[in-house]
Amino acid sequence: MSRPTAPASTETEEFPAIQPGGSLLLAWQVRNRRVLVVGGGNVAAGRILALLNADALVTVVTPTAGLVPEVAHRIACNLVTHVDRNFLPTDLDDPAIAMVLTAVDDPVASSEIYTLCKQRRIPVNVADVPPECDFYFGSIHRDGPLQIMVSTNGNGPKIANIVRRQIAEMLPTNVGDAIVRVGELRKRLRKVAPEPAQGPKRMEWMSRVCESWSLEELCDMDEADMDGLLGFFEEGRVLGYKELRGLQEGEVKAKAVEA
Ligand SMILES: C[C@@]1(CC(=O)O)c2cc3[nH]c(cc4nc(cc5[nH]c(cc(n2)[C@H]1CCC(=O)O)[C@@](C)(CC(=O)O)[C@@H]5CCC(=O)O)C(CC(=O)O)=C4CCC(=O)O)c(CCC(=O)O)c3CC(=O)O
Ligand SMILES: NC(=O)C1=CN([C@@H]2O[C@H](COP(=O)(O)OP(=O)(O)OC[C@H]3O[C@@H](n4cnc5c(N)ncnc54)[C@H](O)[C@@H]3O)[C@@H](O)[C@H]2O)C=CC1
Repeated sequence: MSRPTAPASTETEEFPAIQPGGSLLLAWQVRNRRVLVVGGGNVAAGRILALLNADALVTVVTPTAGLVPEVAHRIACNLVTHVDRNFLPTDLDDPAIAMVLTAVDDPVASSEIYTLCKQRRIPVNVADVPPECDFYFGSIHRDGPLQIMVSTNGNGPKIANIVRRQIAEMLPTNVGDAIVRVGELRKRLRKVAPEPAQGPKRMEWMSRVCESWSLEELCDMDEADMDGLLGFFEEGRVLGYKELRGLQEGEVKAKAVEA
């Protein structure tokens, strides 16, 4: 690998400035993967909700006596597997475990679990000990496929909660629905233009659809609209909502005249 020749501190206006000291925000795919949660209090309840929203397979290790009603409810609904006792090192023996989240009120147990996870190279979050976290949770707003996470990188979790709620209030109410429709259009576009070589054209066309249709129009986009729009992909055209609907009305009228 070649090394940069300019000093790292060199700033130019040409490229984005580097702001060290952040964390890498990702959308981790845990669908159908086994995640171990240790603890059954309110923090564990929040972790379990986040995991179930991400379609993970969840095992909770904690004595029944320590369950808050929300966690007891998840167990009663068979949404999570419950191991009714305190954590044991053998709980980590299952090679399918993709991640461990601890939320216990026992710092000694927390640190022990952290060390065992590190030995096994399992990514771990220890709710009460930030230095023993491979990753932090954030404050999350969810609207269908839209997910917004606010992180203060360990500095002020309550502020993350406040900022998240402010952002949620500013969002259009239909943005989640609009994204569902866009997802459907992208799927159909892939069928119309499946070749890798068409990638740049697909991306440029899709970006133009998103920019030229309003959220309301996107929410309203039905299957006939999608097929209509895709009919112009080949020639690289993006019809606006009104243009497309006008065309469809014209076709209906033309057919009526023919008949
Ligand atoms: C580092 C991190 C590790 C991690 O948990 O992944 C962590 C650590 C700690 N939190 C503590 C306390 C509180 N945490 C909350 C709330 C949330 N905490 C969350 C995340 C994170 N908390 C990670 C950093 C995220 C970031 O910086 O952005 C949120 C965003 C997500 C979630 O947990 O799901 C969720 C809001 C979710 C929502 O509302 O949407 C509240 C407020 C409340 O409960 O209402 C309080 C009390 C008020 C306060 O202290 O601010 C303490 C004890 C401190 C002590 O003993 O004094 C520690 C340990 C420490 O800091 O040493
Ligand atoms: N990261 C965050 O967002 C926050 C973290 N915290 C911290 O997270 C931790 C958990 O908080 P809460 O859920 O409110 O605590 P809690 O006291 O309500 O629940 C603790 C749970 O851990 C279980 N437990 C204790 N030792 C165990 C062991 N060895 N094995 C299995 N289960 C065990 C108990 O049975 C109980 O279910 C606390 O240390 C708290 O300081 C608190 C607030 C927010």
